[in-house]
Amino acid sequence: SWGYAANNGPDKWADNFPIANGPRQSPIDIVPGEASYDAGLKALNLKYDPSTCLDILNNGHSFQVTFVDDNDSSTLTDGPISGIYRLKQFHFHWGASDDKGSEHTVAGTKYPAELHLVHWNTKYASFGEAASQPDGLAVVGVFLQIGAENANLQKVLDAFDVIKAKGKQTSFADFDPATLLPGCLDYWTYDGSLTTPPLLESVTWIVCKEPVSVSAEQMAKFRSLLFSAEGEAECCMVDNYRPPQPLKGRAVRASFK
Ligand SMILES: NS(=O)(=O)c1ccc(NC(=O)NCCO)cc1
Ligand SMILES: [Zn+2]
Repeated sequence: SWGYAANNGPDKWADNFPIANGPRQSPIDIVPGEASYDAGLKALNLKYDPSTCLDILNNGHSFQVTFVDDNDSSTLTDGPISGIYRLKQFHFHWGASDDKGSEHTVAGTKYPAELHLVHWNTKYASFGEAASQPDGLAVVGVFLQIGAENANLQKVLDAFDVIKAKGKQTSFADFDPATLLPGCLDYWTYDGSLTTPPLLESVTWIVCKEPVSVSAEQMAKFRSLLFSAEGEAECCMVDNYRPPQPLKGRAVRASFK
């Protein structure tokens, strides 16, 4: 199945997922000078309840922290969206070295990693139903840049030893994903897609302008995870990012001047 290697990576995804060449694919290169400030954009309203945090999983493409989403305890409202979107999971994308790893880029600049907080529109019955709708999902993207150790992120990295291989999962409780957000929630927004197969064009992207810090040692911890399952030849989980896709006439709006 799909992956990030030469034989099954982003350049091959269109073979099984023709939407890979669609009109609203993600990620994109964000060019700040070409984004238009929209005074009508509201501030992001993120309200997360740590008690909805459920588990942490190595799914063979990334690791994800999954949340209970059968109520409105952890939600995204306002910003560029209307209605209530529930937090489903967060995960990351990163590189084999600090000079690459993010999916979105800013005027060509790649960050070493990118956090995605995945939310679904409660006007639909479930994540799966929402994921097939043009206004079904909202993903908040946060860039990571090399700097001071991130103590909040470390809580997530401390769980890695038990989820090293593909398919491993363990309970993960009382984590507040808001602690991973930057102080300033200025953002760019545009209509896009999932950045992994099935590449569904159902995502309102909300990319924060301000990065958060991660230490070089913490990046090494990300790179200690495996794409491979136990008993398979070990393959380090690195470079699990899709490169920027054609903008195809889309507008990128900025919530800030
Ligand atoms: N990288 S991304 O565009 O944020 C993304 C988010 C969710 C998915 N898929 C997903 O969440 N499937 C349901 C299992 O959690 C795939 C890609
Ligand atoms: Zn992602």
